[in-house]
Amino acid sequence: MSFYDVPDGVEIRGRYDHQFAQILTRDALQFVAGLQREFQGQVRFALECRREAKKRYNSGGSPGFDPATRFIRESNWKCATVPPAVADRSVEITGPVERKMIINALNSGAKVFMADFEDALSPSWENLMKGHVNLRDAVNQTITFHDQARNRVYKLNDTIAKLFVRPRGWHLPEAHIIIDGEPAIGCLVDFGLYFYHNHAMYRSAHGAGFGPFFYLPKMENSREARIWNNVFERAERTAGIERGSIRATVLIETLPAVFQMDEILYELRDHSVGLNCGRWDYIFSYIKTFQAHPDRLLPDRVQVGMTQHFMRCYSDLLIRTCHRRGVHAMGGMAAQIPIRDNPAANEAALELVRKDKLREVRAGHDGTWAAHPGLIKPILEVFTSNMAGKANQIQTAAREDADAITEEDLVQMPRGTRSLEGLRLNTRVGIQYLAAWLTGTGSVPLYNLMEDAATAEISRVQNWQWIKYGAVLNGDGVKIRVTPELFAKVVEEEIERIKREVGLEKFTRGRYQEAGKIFAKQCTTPELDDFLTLDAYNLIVVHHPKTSARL
Ligand SMILES: CC(=O)SCCNC(=O)CCNC(=O)[C@H](O)C(C)(C)COP(=O)(O)OP(=O)(O)OC[C@H]1O[C@@H](n2cnc3c(N)ncnc32)[C@H](O)[C@@H]1OP(=O)(O)O
Ligand SMILES: O=CC(=O)O
Ligand SMILES: [Mg+2]
Repeated sequence: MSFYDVPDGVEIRGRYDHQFAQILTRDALQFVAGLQREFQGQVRFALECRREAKKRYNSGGSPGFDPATRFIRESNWKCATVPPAVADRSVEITGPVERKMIINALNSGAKVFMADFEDALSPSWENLMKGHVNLRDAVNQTITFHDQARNRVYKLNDTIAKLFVRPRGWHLPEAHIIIDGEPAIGCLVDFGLYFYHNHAMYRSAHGAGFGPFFYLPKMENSREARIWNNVFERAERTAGIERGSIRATVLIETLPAVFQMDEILYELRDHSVGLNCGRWDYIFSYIKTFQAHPDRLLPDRVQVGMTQHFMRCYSDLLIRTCHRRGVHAMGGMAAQIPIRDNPAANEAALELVRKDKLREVRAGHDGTWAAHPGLIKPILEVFTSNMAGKANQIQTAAREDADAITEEDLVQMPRGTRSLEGLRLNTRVGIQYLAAWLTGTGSVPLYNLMEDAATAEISRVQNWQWIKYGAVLNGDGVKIRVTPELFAKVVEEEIERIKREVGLEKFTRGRYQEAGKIFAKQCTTPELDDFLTLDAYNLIVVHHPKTSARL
């Protein structure tokens, strides 16, 4: 039996694999342990501050601009100049760190590929470690994949997208790596292992002296961005590379963070390449932030789109903030994906995507996200034909008008109706997503839409909110009040429907029943869980105690 060669204080409880051992080297683990030792106090404090903020919102408060940081919002400062390698980010494809998808994404014609350890990945040991092997091979441009069933070999084209990596959020532990007796901080493992193995090759072969590049998810306050900035500076010092080499785009995808955009950019001003509208987590966060406000029961999930006042203001203010500070204002993800077997439905889906992207580019966004290679060409067309031949709109779309956006605009309730079909769809999608996540898949096509952890979270918290406050469903013509009994019946019926749709064999093989139980529990628990994936994480942890001994 083989063992990982670990430094003092580090224990690996995940399966041994000789390929994983090339990632989990003593030096790389020492680097990760160093990050954890230096920053765990700051991370704990930041998470404690989140809990304090939650108490304020749960006692009737609402997030708003911080008077103490007015000077940051009002003074004139700029972020560091955008590295030339990533000036054009008109279309970015995203996807999990899965081998074939990485090759397809890098070859897709998109300007950037965001390789995801977060919303699109189920963070099992196997997925995470294979993901690091895949990323190392991608950066080294040696990555290949043999699809046995189709006898097709995948390899990189001569021109590929620029790689950004999205580590997990601050809240997620990595239970297979123990540092000084504590589970490692998930995002420091993702960042640390990727940075350690790839910074030199990335800067020389891809970033023209800059990089690696990152996306940073789910932050709620600029103090969390400050920790990332400190992490980057430590990494740069350790690697002996210039300060400001590492660059990151922060997702504004929590309601509190929309009031902190200047402050977040300020903390990361030497390491920033902009902000991104993470619209799905943002909707999830709106519901979560106002979980104790029964006057804020949202309409059906499908009605909470980017044209709702609070969403439009969020995106406009993000553009204004980024351009004032000299960095990219990235748009978000349209959920539609190509529909292979129905040309009319496919065209209708594409049209929705085009419309969404046209709205983004006209508003002043510098680029946007695509979930699927089949969407790159149409999205690229929309962006390039509306950006006057420029790589971005940083200098040309100031959006000073957005200075008039108020706190009230940013929290305004979305308009619409609630329906029994909305409750059913949330339930059907939530259960199927969770069943996929438990079996190792973090992004799935469901009813011709992309579903990932962020969209599943909306389903969960919306159901919770409706059940908790007995929401009246008024969208079907008749008024029905949501009760735990009605929801229990919906769960039962939707599980039967899923069984019919996926077929008995797949249903029996999958973890649908278990997912149904977890999802139902999460929707009816008296206190809302902060994250679905945090609660469910223990179910995908697989410890290998026999391989955890040190050399
Ligand atoms: C809220 C947020 O955080 S958004 C960001 C996180 N979410 C994501 O990144 C989702 C990314 N997208 C996906 O995972 C997938 O597109 C899905 C799950 C939505 C749909 O997947 P599928 O149904 O398997 O797609 P489909 O069968 O049409 O795939 C066709 C081909 O495109 C490839 N493909 C599909 N999506 C992607 C992608 N995002 N990146 C690279 N390749 C992709 C498939 O691998 C397949 O390749 P092949 O023909 O060589 O076998
Ligand atoms: O990460 C993106 C989102 O929409 O959530
Ligand atoms: Mg997200």
